Amino acid sequence: MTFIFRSTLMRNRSFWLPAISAVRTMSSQTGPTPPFSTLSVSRPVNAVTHVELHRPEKRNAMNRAFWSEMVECFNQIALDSECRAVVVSGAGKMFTAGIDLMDIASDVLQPGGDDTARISWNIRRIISKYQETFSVIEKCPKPVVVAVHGACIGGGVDLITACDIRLCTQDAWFQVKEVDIGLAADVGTLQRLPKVIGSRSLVNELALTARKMYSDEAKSCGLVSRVFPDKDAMMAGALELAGEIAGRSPVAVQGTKINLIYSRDHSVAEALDYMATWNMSMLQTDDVMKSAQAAMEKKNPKEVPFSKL
Ligand SMILES: CCC/C=C/C=C/C(=O)SCCNC(=O)CCNC(=O)[C@H](O)C(C)(C)COP(=O)(O)OP(=O)(O)OC[C@H]1O[C@@H](n2cnc3c(N)ncnc32)[C@H](O)[C@@H]1OP(=O)(O)O
Repeated sequence: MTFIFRSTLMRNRSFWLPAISAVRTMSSQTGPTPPFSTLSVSRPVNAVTHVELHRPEKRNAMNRAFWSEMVECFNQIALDSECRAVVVSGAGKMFTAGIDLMDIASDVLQPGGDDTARISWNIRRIISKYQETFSVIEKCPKPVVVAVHGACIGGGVDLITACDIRLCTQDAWFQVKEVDIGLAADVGTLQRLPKVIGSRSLVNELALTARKMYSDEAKSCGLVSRVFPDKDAMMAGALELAGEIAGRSPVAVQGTKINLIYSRDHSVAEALDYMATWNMSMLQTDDVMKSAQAAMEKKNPKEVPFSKL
């Protein structure tokens, strides 16, 4: 793992810090974490990685660097055996203003190529690359909790729909803004939002009109599972939740994420078949015996020392 974590002091503190004390160490006043220029990456408590979108002066607008840094970051997290859960949030006034409207012209809208076929091929390649920025979150086997405050616009909705658990503050609002900039949203919202929100009609309304959806409606339609009064409370809640996940068997947790996503995209019969194949090896883990013994002894699962995965 090559991240230079800010919170080196935290490493030697006890595994299960109360979330509220850890949240103070999450603030990234000092800027992005090298080699990244748009992300601050830290380890606020053991086994939990915090990824913060960090261009607060530009409202965390997603510039060219961001689109590749997210891929690099989540590919590293996927391989990091010290990390068992992830929290994503935004620095400054809001979660994100979506795609950087200054950069879009120099990348997506200038694909290169000397005839229609080649230009089209290049546009397709660019769109696929942008899609990977959020698909990488879904492909990462570690569960990702996203914490949204203030605005979550355009690409922000693409991002959060690829996460496993969504939390927000009372002042949060969500906007599928793409039609307002002449685009059909093409990096995940149209594909994932209908699987997150039960009402197809509501998804269509949001995507076709670009109207803002506020936190109360986001909660009632199931886009977020919890609403917090302010950002501090939300970050404490996000850390606590991530800590709960990180304390359990990584074999069980990662297998659960992978199979939940598989079952979303397949029939019940196919997903049961996949599950049986998955668990024919994973059930052989020591974690099952360790967890079962802890349950018999009425111990908290977080007290069980699981090997790294
Ligand atoms: C293949 C590609 C697929 C991806 C598609 C994605 C599509 C989308 O994301 S569509 C959504 C695009 N975003 C927007 O339309 C939002 C535009 N911004 C705003 O409406 C406001 O800035 C906002 C409500 C977010 C914040 O308002 P506030 O008053 O708090 O701040 P401002 O003074 O407006 O902005 C502060 C500085 O940030 C810069 N900025 C804000 N948003 C963007 C952006 N999207 N792209 C680039 N820069 C942005 C703004 O210019 C200010 O900069 P400066 O003047 O240098 O201080």
